[in-house]
Amino acid sequence: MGAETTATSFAASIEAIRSKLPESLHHPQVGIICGSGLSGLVDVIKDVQKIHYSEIPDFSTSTVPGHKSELAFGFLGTVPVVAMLGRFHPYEGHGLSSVVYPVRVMARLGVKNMIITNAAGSLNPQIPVGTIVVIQDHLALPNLTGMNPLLGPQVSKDLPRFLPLSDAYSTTLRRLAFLAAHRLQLDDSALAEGVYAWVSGPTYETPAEGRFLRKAGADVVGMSTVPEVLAAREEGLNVMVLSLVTNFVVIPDSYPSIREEVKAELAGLKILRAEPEVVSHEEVLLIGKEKAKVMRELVQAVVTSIE
Ligand SMILES: O=P(O)(O)O[C@@H]1C[C@H](O)[C@@H](CO)O1
Ligand code: HPA
Repeated sequence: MGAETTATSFAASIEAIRSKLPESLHHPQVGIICGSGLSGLVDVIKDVQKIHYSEIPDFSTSTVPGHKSELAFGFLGTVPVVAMLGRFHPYEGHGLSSVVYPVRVMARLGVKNMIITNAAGSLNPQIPVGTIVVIQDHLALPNLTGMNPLLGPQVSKDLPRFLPLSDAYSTTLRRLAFLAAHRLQLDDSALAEGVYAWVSGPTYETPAEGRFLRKAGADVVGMSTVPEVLAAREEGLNVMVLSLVTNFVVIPDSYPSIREEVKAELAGLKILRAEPEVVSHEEVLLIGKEKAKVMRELVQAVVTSIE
């Protein structure tokens, strides 16, 4: 899918999808995007029908471990839903219009509310690993510097050219998340609020980059989600984002001075230095697996409480 997404491509994708589904699933109301390791949500979808992305014209396929290339249609309670069991990231080589194409298709299938999940690193010492962060705002350096999925010709003249983002994250849906956590009797610390920083990846942050993002006001950082939020808002959908904190971004107060270390060694002193922590995608997936149940229950509880 190139930059020139057209009405014809949407029609072909929608026809291919609907031709594989019973009529009861033709008009999902809620769209869900599952982040790294979070596709276990599919286990609670009733009457589930899966469609591989390769069966849908103009869909890409995901290449990242922890992401499947399937759409799952079915019901959460009585609400018809569609879930992406894996997403596309620009770092995989997907163009931004491909990354957001499924969001636009979901909107054209009838989706009104979009719940987007991701795995993210914490920049905030008050937000430990395992916390689910209800995102209240974002900081997207790529958007500010020319990597914005809404750049270029509009997919429809009916959509706004200049999209405001001051209300990007639905207060109604965010309230539902906290009410759902209360109903599920989750510990008060299980759910936090914060700002998501979008970076392109695939490299994790250097300590200086982590410090910069923290000072700029971000609480968590990740490599996805914001392009999807922008497209969903442009399409007029209500959006909620849940970030699962899978790791801490290492932001030391100071760096060990190798210069001083060498001097001390030359003076005959023995130096003990802890190796810096490093994050890995395996760790990200592990925490995703550990927290899959609570994420699943929360999403399900929010969806079934949307009026
Ligand atoms: O798709 P999400 O944002 O959940 O995946 C995160 C960001 C990178 O794709 C990957 C890094 O471990 O996990
Ligand atoms: N940085 C960026 N993306 C991530 C991280 C991180 O620390 N953890 C999971 N996704």
